[in-house]
Amino acid sequence: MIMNILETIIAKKQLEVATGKENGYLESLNKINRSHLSLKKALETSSTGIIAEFKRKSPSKGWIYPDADATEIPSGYEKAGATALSILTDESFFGGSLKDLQTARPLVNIPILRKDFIIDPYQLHVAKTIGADVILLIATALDKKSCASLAKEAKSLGLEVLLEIHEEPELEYITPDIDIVGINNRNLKSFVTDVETSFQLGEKIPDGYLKISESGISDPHTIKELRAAGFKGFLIGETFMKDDNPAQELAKFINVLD
Ligand SMILES: O=P(O)(O)OC[C@@H](O)[C@@H](O)c1c[nH]c2ccccc12
Repeated sequence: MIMNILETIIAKKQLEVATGKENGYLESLNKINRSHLSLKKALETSSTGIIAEFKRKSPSKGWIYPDADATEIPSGYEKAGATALSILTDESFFGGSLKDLQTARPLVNIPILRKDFIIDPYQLHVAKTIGADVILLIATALDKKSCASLAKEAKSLGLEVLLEIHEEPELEYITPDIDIVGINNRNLKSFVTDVETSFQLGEKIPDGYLKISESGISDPHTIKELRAAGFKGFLIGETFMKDDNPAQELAKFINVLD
């Protein structure tokens, strides 16, 4: 059987989770008690709504910024006006690490999304312990039942839940435990990216859910259109990370926005 990239990532993730459990990784982490920051509130009250992503590479683009520094870029993003951060913690396919999120945590005071492929409650406990405020659940990577139970468990740990959808049937994954619905403009199986996805699917999201648009946003003008269509958040990675100075790129982007 030929696997698509998403299936390959999930197969690897299952192994990683099993190894983590076996090695007692979670137990080895220092537990710090902190109150969580709310991405939902931040997006409701923020001026930019930009969730700036820290990402070294991706399956679709290859290496973007191999030696990106987690002590510099996330705090630079905050100073430049990011409403929140998305930090890739997947190593194999995105060149990230749990360490990157742990490093950034004490250096910023805005919500952090742990960007990874969550398939097991174990990962939620890890996310909380390393200092994430929000976790991502990807509808395409989960069945409805496990998505609902992961969302419930995340909420019980005090984490917020961002549900990512890409096509209409996935609207069924929206349950009251979902805090924010993200429309991924990128098809995770084919990598085709089209912002139209947000405009089309955005209309179908039930009232009362905060919605954000993810991937393939490179033009501040797109943000204006997305705002007009009711989007409150914009998840942007490559546009900033492909530059030597991602925070400066974000500052320039925001400048054009206002
Ligand atoms: O770099 P971009 O095109 O601005 O996209 C950011 C983000 O939306 C993308 O990294 C992403 C969206 N959903 C994901 C799921 C897993 C890993 C990564 C992603």
